[in-house]
Amino acid sequence: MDRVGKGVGSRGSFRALYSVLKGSSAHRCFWAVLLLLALAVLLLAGVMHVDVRLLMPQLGDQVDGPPVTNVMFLKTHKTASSTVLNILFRFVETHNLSAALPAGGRFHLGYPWLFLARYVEGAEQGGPERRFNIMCNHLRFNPPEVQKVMPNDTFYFSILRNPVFQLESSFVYYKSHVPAFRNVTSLDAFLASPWAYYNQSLGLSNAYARNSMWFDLGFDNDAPPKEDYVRARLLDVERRFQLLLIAEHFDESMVLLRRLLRWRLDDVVAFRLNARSRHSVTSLSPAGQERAKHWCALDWRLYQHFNRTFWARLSAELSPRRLRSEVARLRERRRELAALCLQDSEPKNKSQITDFRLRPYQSGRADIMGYNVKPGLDNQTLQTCQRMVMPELQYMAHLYTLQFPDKPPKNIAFLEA
Ligand SMILES: Nc1ncnc2c1ncn2[C@@H]1O[C@H](COP(=O)(O)OS(=O)(=O)O)[C@@H](OP(=O)(O)O)[C@H]1O
Repeated sequence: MDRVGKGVGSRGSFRALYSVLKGSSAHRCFWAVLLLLALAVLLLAGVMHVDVRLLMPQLGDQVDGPPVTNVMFLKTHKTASSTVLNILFRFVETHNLSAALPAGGRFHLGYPWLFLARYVEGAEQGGPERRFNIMCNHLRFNPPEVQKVMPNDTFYFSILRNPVFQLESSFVYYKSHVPAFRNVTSLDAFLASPWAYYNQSLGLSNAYARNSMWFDLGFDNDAPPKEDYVRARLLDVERRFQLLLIAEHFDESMVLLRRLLRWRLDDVVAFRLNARSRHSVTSLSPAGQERAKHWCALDWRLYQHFNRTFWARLSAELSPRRLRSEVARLRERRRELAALCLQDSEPKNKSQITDFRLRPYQSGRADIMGYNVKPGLDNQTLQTCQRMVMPELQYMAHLYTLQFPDKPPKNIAFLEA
C-alpha cells in the first residue's frame, strides 16, 4: 500500500494498485470510474472546443490512413512555388517515389508552351502507360497531356499569390527577360501606361507581364475579363484542382495540405526559398497597386475567388483553435530545424553562400537568397538539412541523376561560371 500512496501517476504504482484491486468488486468499480473520467474529459474537450491533441501531444503527428503519394502541383510563377517544390522533391526522395522531370537537358516542362507528355523524361519509355508519382516543375497546364503521365487518382493542387505582389516580384526577376519590362524603369511607370510597353502580338514571351497565374493555368492571359468567361474558367479550375493554396497564408496552407495528403509534420516543414533580399523588393504606390489589380484583372479575380474558398475549406476542416495550434506546431518545428540546420538561422545572399552547389539561380535585379548549412553535422542530419535548402534547379538535377543514372546529368551552367 505504501508504494501506491507514493503516486498513482507512475506505471509501477498503477500496476500495484491494479493488482491490489484485481478480483474484487472494487476492480469493476475502478474500471467504471476510469471510463467515466475518460468520457468526462472528452465531453469537456468537446464543450470547450479544446483540441484533444493539445492534451495529448503525442497524438499530434498521427495521420489516419496511408499518405497520398500521387500528386500534381501546378507550379505558378513568383508565388512561393519553389518552397512547395522543395517539399515535394523531399517527399519523392524520402519515400522512394518517381518524379515527372523535364526531359534531356531542360529545366522545366516546356514552359511557356502548353504542356505535352513528351516533355517528361521517360514518359514514352516502357510503353504508353508510364506514370509518375509526383509532378511539380514549371509547366503551362494542359490537363489531357498531364493525365497521360499521372495516375488517375492523382491529387491536383496549386498556389496563388496576391497579383499586386506577384507582379512586383515578376517585374524585378524578369526585368531584362520580358520584352514588356525591358524598356521601363519602374513597375509604377509600366502600370501608368502599360500599352506603351506591352505588345500583345509578342504573346508567350510577355506572359510574365500580365495575368501570369491565369496563363500558367492554361488560359488566355489577354482575354477581356468578362463575367461569363471568368466564371467559366474559375469553374474549370475548381473541377481540375482539389486545392488552391494562398502564398500570403503559407503556413495555414501547409496545415491544410498536410491534412488532405495525410502527410507527417516534417514532410511539410520548409524554409522560405527563392526569396529576394529586402533591398531588391520595391514597393508600388497606392495608385500603382490599384492599376496592377486592373492590369491583371483575371489574376485578381482568380486570387479573390480562391482566397475565399481557401478560408471556407480551412474552416470546414479545422476549428479555429485547432488551426492555430497546428500552425504554431509547424512554426515551432521550423524554428527547431532552422536552429539545427542553418548557420545563424538566417538566409544568405549569393556571395555569402560558401557551398557553391547551394547557391540559387540569380535573375534580373533580384538578389535571391539561399542558406549556409551549419558545419559539423553528422551525415544523416547533414543530408536532411541539405535537402531543405537545396535550390530548385540543383534539386531537380539531383533527382534526375538518381532516377536516370544512365542519362547524361543536367548541366547547371551558372554553377560552373
Ligand atoms: N514560405 C513562403 N511564404 C511566403 N512567400 C514565400 C515563401 N517562400 C517563398 N516565398 C516568396 O515567393 C517568391 C518566389 O516565388 P517562386 O518560388 O514561385 O518563384 S519562381 O517562379 O519559381 O521563380 C518570393 O517572393 P519575392 O521575395 O517577393 O520575390 C519569395 O519570397
